[in-house]
Amino acid sequence: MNPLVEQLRHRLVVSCQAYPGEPMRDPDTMRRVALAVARGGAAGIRAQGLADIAAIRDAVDLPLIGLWKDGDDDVFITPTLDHALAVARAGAHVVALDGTARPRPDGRTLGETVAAVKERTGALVMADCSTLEEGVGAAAAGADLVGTTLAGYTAYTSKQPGPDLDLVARLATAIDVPVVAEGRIHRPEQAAQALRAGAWTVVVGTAITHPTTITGWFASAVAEAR
Ligand SMILES: CC(=O)N[C@H](C=O)[C@@H](O)[C@H](O)[C@H](O)COP(=O)(O)O
Repeated sequence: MNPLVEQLRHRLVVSCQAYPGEPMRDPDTMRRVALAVARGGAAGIRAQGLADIAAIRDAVDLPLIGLWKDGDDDVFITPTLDHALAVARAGAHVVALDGTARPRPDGRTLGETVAAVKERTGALVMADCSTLEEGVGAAAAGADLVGTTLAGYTAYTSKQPGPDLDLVARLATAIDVPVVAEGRIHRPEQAAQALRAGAWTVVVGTAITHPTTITGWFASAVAEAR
């Protein structure tokens, strides 16, 4: 087992992302958010965009999963090999990329992409998947980590309110590659359930680092109680 992957075993990774046009969309802000979650016990950081990745890599001494969201097409998480190489060069220890079997904008297969990232950069690869079949395919393609990130975000999967713990469990049984539970983990007990379902690592984003959404949860509850 790679030592960096070992470091993440049964630990919490916090995704520090702000979306286009939002007030916190700024690399220095994300750097500070990453420093803050490190103090709280995060064992790793997931970050989006080359500038955020570079700023966080310099400031935070934790394993860093990087991605680059680009485009409005189906495949938007680190969609091409060039994106993946740039993410690695910006300082990510692990490159997170689309792990589905959908056509990629550069025409490369997932296997070709994973092999090229590993050969050319030495970074590890996390495949963001939405189904069991995709996870099995990503493991066969050489991914070092397989995530449930895209469950509920592809045209052929349905979005549950909470995390897809069933997919976590089925993946953990089916593949030898560590499974990352990611997506709609909104409460601490759901993170614990994900580990009990067989996850190697749990990634939480919105519920820790997206104040607009968290505020919306509270504002709705207050509005309903009025
Ligand atoms: C589908 C997609 O684009 N997911 C993204 C992947 O990096 C992020 O927008 C999510 O915040 C991240 O996966 C963590 O999930 P959650 O924020 O639900 O804890």
